[in-house]
Amino acid sequence: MDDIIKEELNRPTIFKNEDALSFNFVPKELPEREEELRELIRVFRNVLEEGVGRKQSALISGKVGTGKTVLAKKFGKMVSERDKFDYVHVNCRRNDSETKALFKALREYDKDFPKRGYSAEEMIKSLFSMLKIRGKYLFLTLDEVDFLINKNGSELIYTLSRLSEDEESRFEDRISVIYISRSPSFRKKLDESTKSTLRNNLINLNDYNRSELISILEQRVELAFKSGTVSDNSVDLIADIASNWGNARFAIELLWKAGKKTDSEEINKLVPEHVRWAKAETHPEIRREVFEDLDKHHLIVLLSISKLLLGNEKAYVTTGEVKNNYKLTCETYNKEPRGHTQFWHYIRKLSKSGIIDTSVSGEGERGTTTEISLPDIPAEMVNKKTKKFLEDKKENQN
Ligand SMILES: Nc1ncnc2c1ncn2[C@@H]1O[C@H](COP(=O)(O)OP(=O)(O)OP(=O)(O)O)[C@@H](O)[C@H]1O
Repeated sequence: MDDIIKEELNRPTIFKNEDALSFNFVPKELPEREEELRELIRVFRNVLEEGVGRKQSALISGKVGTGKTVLAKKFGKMVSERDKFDYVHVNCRRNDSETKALFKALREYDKDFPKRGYSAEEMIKSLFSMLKIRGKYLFLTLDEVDFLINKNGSELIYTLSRLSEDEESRFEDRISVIYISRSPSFRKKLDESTKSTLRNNLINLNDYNRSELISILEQRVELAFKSGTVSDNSVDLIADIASNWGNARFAIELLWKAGKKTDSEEINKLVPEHVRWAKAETHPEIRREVFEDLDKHHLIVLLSISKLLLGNEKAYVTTGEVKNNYKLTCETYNKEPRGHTQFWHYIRKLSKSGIIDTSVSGEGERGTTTEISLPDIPAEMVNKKTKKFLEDKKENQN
């Protein structure tokens, strides 16, 4: 066994720090987003200067991979270096209710804060008193905030945006909020007065063009790879491909996969052929972390959907068909199929994560049916990707 470990560790690699290509890595500098970072600082100038003062909130919007998350996290790192300020980043896809989102923030201060038994209002009060005791002011980011709104409506946002309206508590106001949404119409979902508090604080991130993607890629090449192992024309090719979507996530994923392919061939230069291979393996709309959050049963349901769509010329499949196939696929993976209610939870979660689309068809002979389709990603790619994640989960369990 030791020999296998030694052999693997001795394999040549072109990476010097693969972590610099992971999706939650925050680089020291953000090429091409300095102006937006400054804009964000200007929005919160009062808070940063005085600690107390008129509370502000901001909304960062932009398409997939335009740097919304990394911009907020970079701002968070910078403000946390100042004594009085803390930063908490909550992903609302993972924490899709008011209480889950607040719990994530509270746990930063109190590791033992109980998971259940508190209302959202009580949780906000507790958060305030924890901040007050510590003399801290908090920047709270609600990332992918649409998930929260779709589930709970805008109640939490309403409450947070009203915090400073009560004169008495004005100087106790300790939470500033950054919302992140991909949807340009997010503001429309809010009530008039919340909308107006955000009016001047909108930061919209444009899609990246080719030369911006080259700057971002060059930085990652420098951070993640040994010197001279990535050819310039490979970087150009990745930027060409990813600029069709303006998506830096896709560009970085291509760079990472091309690097892995180079390593697997045991050669020491990443060249355009590796990029072409990576492109055939990757889809710009697939987000690795969304798949990582799915458990085995979600993956089996997704695999069933992709199988049915692959063997079928129709654009959609029905939930009945998926359920039958799910039961069969469970056998392949040695899993006991779950009951009807649980099956519906899986469908709902997949739909909420945006991987599948569901719509209710008109009255059929036996009433309405729910139809499922894959909006953005080819069935074949979902099929491959899902199988790979199921395999990985199996290996991790062994
Ligand atoms: N200006 C930049 N400089 C360096 N890295 C960047 C920049 N913009 C984006 N990235 C990197 O690209 C990837 C995607 O960025 P990020 O997650 O911030 O996008 P996003 O707009 O939040 O996407 P999504 O809507 O899919 O969540 C991350 O790895 C991020 O670090």
